[in-house]
Amino acid sequence: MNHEAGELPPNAGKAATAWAKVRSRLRQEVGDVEYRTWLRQLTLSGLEGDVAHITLPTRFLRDWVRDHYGDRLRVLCQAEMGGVRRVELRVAAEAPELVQEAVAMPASPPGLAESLSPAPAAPAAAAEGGKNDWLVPLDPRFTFDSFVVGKPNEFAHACARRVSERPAQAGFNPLFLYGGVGLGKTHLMHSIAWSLREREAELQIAYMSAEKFMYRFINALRTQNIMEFKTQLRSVHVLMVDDLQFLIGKDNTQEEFFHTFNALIDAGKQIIISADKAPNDLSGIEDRLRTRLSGGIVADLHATTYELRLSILQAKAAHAGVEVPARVLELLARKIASNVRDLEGALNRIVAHARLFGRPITLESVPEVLSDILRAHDKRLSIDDIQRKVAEHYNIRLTEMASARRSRAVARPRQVAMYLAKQLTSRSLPEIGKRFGNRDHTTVLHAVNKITELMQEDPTFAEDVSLLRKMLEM
Ligand SMILES: Nc1ncnc2c1ncn2[C@@H]1O[C@H](COP(=O)(O)OP(=O)(O)OP(=O)(O)O)[C@@H](O)[C@H]1O
Repeated sequence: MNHEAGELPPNAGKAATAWAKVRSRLRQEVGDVEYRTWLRQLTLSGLEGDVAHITLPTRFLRDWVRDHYGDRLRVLCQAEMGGVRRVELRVAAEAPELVQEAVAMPASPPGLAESLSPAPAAPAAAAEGGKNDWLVPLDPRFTFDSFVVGKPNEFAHACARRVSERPAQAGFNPLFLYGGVGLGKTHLMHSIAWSLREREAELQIAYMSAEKFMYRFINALRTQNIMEFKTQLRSVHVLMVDDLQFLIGKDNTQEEFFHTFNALIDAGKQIIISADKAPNDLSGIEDRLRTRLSGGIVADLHATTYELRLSILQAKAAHAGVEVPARVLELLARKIASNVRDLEGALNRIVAHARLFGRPITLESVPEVLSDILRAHDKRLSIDDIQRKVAEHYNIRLTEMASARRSRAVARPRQVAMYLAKQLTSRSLPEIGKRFGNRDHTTVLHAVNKITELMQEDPTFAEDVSLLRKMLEM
């Protein structure tokens, strides 16, 4: 026989019976919940030689079934449908030439397989896990598209991408993301969820904070609905629990979480966890749970660098459609180094302020608008900072600050730096002189007087120096 895959001949009763047996054995092996979730939409669509063609409604489901049930499916088809040696999984809408992903079968004696008919049509709806209306809704802003990748987060990002493309793969389950406050853990988790959902709308994804997990658990105990709680949770395909450190010291909740965790991993579901520390550093979490948490992949979100902060600001400003001068973004990236949430907050405030008062965003307006934020991030100004900023401003080398060269192009900026060092630090004249190539304190004094005088005479110069001072003070 030689049918087009997907077309079945009319006399297909025998094969239909064999296929029904395959399905029934699969159901027995994996259990009802898992079967309903992943396997009931399998349809035998045709036979070609020794190949059974099995159709699934989406590419996502096809990949999942291939990765998690491919071997079992092959063995069962071989056992129940003599003559079938390979199974090919295809997506319903794909053309036959797109059939890929053959699941290789060991040779078996040739025999039957003249004709097959489709199994009874599977219901269109996928999982019947129940409506998980108690789950936290996903934040539409947190997608892979809006996540800016840089050195500090590239590994975590790559792991998250990988899990979103091939969930529940060995080595990547669980995915444990950790890092300090506001560095993008939640953003990455939501991105995975959006991405999975985009490819498989029916997927049951549970995202919740560890606190919510505990709250639900305690509530279920109180109202004697613990079985429902367990069933509901274990029916999901992907479980994401944010801020796991919340379970520290909560022994009963940890116990329940441990069992849920094991049940889901054993059933081939993906688990994604976030916490503020690596599993091994989570003291107050039971050893056996900690071991399981480290059993997949552990990825760290490091503190941001200046470059990453600047890229994030540029992306956010562009997304908001506002014109923010580069110098303002640079200033924020330099000053607000703690975390991305604060950085975003500062940018939002500047933008809101400008819109509210219909004024353009300028370097001068920033200190006023952000005075409280900047004060909180303030650090003591050093002579190094001043030299670097002044050298950058006048476009000279930093080494010129300590060099013996006297040409105006370098001597004037050096004097400005000395002047600012005197104004903005508590260093004495000799101390300042020492940091400018071991110059005498009278040289520093001369510089201070000279700059003061020039500022009185030349308003443009005065403005320039004031601006530098403002930037340093921010
Ligand atoms: N790389 C990034 N690109 C774009 N936005 C980011 C990035 N990292 C963090 N953010 C943004 O910073 C804010 C804080 O991130 P998020 O809530 O994911 O942090 P978190 O690590 O989960 O913090 P917490 O420990 O407080 O739960 C969010 O608005 C998020 O969109």
